[in-house]
Amino acid sequence: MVLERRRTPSPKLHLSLSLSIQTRIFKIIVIGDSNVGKTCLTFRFTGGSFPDKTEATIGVDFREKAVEIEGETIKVQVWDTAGQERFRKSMVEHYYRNVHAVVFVYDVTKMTSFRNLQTWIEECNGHRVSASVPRVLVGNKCDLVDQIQVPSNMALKFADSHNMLLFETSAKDPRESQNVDSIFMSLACRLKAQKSLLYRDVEREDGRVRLTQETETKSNCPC
Ligand SMILES: Nc1nc2c(ncn2[C@@H]2O[C@H](COP(=O)(O)OP(=O)(O)OP(=O)(O)O)[C@@H](O)[C@H]2O)c(=O)[nH]1
Ligand SMILES: [Mg+2]
Repeated sequence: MVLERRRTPSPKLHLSLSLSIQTRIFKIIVIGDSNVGKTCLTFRFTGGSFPDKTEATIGVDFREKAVEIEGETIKVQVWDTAGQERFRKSMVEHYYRNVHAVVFVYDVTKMTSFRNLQTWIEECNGHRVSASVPRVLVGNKCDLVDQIQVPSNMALKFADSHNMLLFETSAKDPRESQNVDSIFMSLACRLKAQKSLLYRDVEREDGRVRLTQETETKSNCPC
């Protein structure tokens, strides 16, 4: 009787294979007043739906979505931050550390949330976020057409003066879901085209995840 001997990879080979797997992660933080819809926007992008119920975010909620850009799978890691001061103050340093892109959100039906953008931008600048880190402006809750307080031209002027793209959208309206996706996808495309982005080295040997700085080649992303 002949017994077939199956070849299984040695633990050593297995380890070196897993070490070679590197997934590029883009860290995008979402900032703005409480209640403007940051959680709903990030939920819409990563989960494809509008949450039935939300509560004020405490600290930060992480949501991740794998996207494919020009054949490369990239993880977009969205940091849904807390708008309320008492729920964010111990976390602020973590929000801005190694951030790749910033999404500033205001509520189109609430002028104060638009006026407060200046404070959010100052906080961001105060945490040594480089000028090369892309930033976009999002006016949310556009479905509430009868309650709009922030005119588009005012928002556009503000966005232009801060070198940001403006998206006016609604996390709630399913017809706007592509527009919500394009907020994050346009950033991911821009980031892919930049150099010096983070890679994640998955170190299974000791179970730790280490972030290292790498240099990336150019891309021809159409965004
Ligand atoms: N009509 C409408 N309501 C929205 C929209 N997005 C969010 N909301 C509502 O606005 C409220 C606040 O939404 P959240 O996403 O929790 O707000 P947030 O910015 O995360 O608030 P904090 O976590 O406290 O910073 C909730 O009642 C949502 O249902 C939208 O696009 N349209
Ligand atoms: Mg929230």
